[in-house]
Amino acid sequence: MPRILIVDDREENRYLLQSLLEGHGYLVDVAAEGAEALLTARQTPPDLIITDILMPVMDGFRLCREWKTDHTLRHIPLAFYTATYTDSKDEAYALGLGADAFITKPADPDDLLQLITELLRLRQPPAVSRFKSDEATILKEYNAVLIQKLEHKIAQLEAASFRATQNEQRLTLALEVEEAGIWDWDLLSGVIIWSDRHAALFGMEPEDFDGRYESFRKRVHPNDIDGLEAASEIARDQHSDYSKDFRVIWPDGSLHWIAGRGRYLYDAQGKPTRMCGVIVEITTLKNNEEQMRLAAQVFESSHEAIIITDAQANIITANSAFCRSTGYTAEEISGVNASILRADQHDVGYFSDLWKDLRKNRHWNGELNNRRKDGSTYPVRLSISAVGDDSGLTSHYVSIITDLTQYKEAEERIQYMAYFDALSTLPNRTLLRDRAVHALAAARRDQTEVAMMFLDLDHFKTINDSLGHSVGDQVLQTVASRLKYLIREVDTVARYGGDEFSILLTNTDAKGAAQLAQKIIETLAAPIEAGNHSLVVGVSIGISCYPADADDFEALLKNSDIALFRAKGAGRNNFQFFTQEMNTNAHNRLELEVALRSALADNQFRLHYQPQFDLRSGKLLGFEALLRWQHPVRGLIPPLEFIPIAEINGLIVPIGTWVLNEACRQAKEWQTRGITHAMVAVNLSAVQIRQANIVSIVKQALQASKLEAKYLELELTESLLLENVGSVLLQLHQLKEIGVTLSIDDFGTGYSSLAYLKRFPIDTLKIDKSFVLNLTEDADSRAIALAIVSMAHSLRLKVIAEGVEDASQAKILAEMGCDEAQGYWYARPMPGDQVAGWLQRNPEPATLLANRA
Ligand SMILES: Nc1nc2c(ncn2[C@@H]2O[C@@H]3COP(=O)(O)O[C@H]4[C@@H](O)[C@H](n5cnc6c(=O)[nH]c(N)nc65)O[C@@H]4COP(=O)(O)O[C@H]3[C@H]2O)c(=O)[nH]1
Repeated sequence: MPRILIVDDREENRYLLQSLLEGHGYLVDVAAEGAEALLTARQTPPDLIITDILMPVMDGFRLCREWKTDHTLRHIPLAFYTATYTDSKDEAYALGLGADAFITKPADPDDLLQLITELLRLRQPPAVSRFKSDEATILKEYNAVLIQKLEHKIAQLEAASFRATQNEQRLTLALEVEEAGIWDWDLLSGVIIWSDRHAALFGMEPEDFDGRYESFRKRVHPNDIDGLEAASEIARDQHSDYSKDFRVIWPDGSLHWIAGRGRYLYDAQGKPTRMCGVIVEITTLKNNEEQMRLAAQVFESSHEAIIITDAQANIITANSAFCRSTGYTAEEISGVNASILRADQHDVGYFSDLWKDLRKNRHWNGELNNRRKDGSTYPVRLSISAVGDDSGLTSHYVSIITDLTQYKEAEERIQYMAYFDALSTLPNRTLLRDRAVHALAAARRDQTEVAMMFLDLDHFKTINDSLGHSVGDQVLQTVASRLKYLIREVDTVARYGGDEFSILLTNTDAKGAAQLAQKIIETLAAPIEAGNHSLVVGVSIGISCYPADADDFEALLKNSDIALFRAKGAGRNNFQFFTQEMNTNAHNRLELEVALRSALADNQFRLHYQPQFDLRSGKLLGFEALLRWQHPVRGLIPPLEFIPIAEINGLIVPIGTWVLNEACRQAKEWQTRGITHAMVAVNLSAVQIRQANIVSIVKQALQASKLEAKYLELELTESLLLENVGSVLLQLHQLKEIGVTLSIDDFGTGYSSLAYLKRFPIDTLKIDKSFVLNLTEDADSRAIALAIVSMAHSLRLKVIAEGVEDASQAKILAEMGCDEAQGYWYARPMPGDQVAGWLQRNPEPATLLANRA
């Protein structure tokens, strides 16, 4: 097989040609330059030599010359195969040196092979060397050609070097513009080199980086290192570039986002030997991305409807809240002009003002009506903001649309609640006041009259407490609708609170008011069906009139309230007109109430004591403590004038406690002065039993005075027993356990039945003085007194009569079997410090009794 010697200084050229020839069955030797080729050929002569021109040590021309002058080689064909700056002179020169062929790269492989076949046929040495004999000429030409070729080569290298420099400058510029940092990692030595910028992007001075991967790794955020290394591994295995964003922790602790790009470089065996890449800081970009993401999230998840339009108000995008409140889908509304939302309830001027404002202030805020997709309209608060582009021109508008439907409804509801009572749907006191003020102004102008009624349902509290609030509410609703039915359009019936109603009657005189009041009483008398109950409610009505009784609303209402108080006092289920006398009374009451508040602290209360006697023996049994108020201006005020007031405002509790303590103290003092065995009786108000812990108050009074409980008697009103049986019963038993005596005061005025009384731990019944008063003349009183005495005795209770004013009353009571008595006939109530003197003057009360009888 022919042997061919290939001479080329570039390995890849040798390799390519060698592969081609060997592939076609040739034996191939290679040499990197002429001298080596000569050596190889002299050892193993080839059948053909193919050589490049420019090579180090010995170039192709010199080789050709040597070859063609060597008698052992010159018969072997020599071909030049070159691409280097060939021109016609090269070829001529080569052929002049004796070369057999001059082939220009790149040659078509088939043509090349064909030529090689032909050259091999030339193997017979020619008889005469074609070599030019003129050595000097040859050398001159050789030099000229070589110099030309070198100049060519130098020019080419300079151009390449210039391009490389340009490329490097461009790259540097690009990196600087990008503010990129460069790194280069020699995987064999493990050393990493950073550019100064790279160190800066890691918040470090260049000299602070020791070139170790671990030092780099330490700076990467722990959550990002795995991702970065995984991306790098994939790039290494796939021979691809990688890019990864990661966070770097600066020495000051701050976090910086970095975008990293890297590439592996491999050796001939495909082993990665080097890595290099660039990094740029992208913190701002990431923050912007985050803000964009947040803004998008806010936009989408906002409860407020938001649309973004272009400068011409064409909708670009709308969020879900907008779609929900208008019924449009985001696709439907995109590109549509925002004017589609107008409800046409505002004139053109409104919108031109809006745009004028918006252009001037870049913002507009206001309320208007919008139209939904289905045509319905709804109130909104619209807030439009103009968004400017870089040149300052408005590029977009952002509108936030708050649906005010619920606010408006709530507002109306609040408005309604401010003027109407929710339960009865009647006007409330605020609206009543408004209307009354108007009605009075009109009456003043027209010289007409106005009447004001104040109504209170009788015993409504009992219905509420015993049958429950829902029944109570139904009763109030029925009463409200009956009242509404009775009045004229021009009048106002209002629920004033609880079971109180007011009626404002315009252009109505006292007669008209009385007629209506009577009608109200009759109408409300019809049973009211509530729950499973059929209830009859009475009503008390107070009436006052303009201009006769009052001039303004407040006075009119106050006077009707005073009249109502009188109506209630007059047995309920009736109506009363306001009178000046009522006003005076009410006034006095008010004054008393104010004075009462400071009376206790000012030590204005006194106790007077009325003796009580055994009717049979005439023996003194004890004293009833009776409260007096020593008013600094009005003098002594009797209890019936102020106790009801104290009961209403709750002052009876501290006052009653004072009475208990004072009475016990006084009784103990008498005992120490020798008035032994005398009891003291103290009146207890129902309010004291209801509101106060009466048991411990009594205990404390006894403890403080050291009075034995058996010397204390507590007088309770009969009506108390009818109240709240359970809790009263419990307290009475507890009082009994202490050892005090219990009596029922004013017996006969209430409705206690015998059976009822049996349930209470009572010791004594006190016959009310109203029966005693008429005992002599009135047979009925006598019968009642007798009944009480026998009933009490049958229950093993003692009986005491109060208000005994003369001997005949005492005699009748004694004959009836009444046990004890007290009254003016025996003694008037007296201050505690006078008791001793009174006893001295009357050493033998029994005698006294006998004497007077
Ligand atoms: N016409 C007439 N009256 C006589 C006669 N003997 C006594 N009285 C008066 O009759 C009242 C008897 O007291 P009461 O029925 O418990 O009626 C008492 C009692 O219910 C109440 N009260 C008096 N002191 C207190 C008290 O400390 N606490 C409470 N809660 N109520 C008291 O005030 C009511 C009136 O007390 P007073 O004005 O002191 O009136 C006393 C007494 O002065 C008489 O022969 N003829």
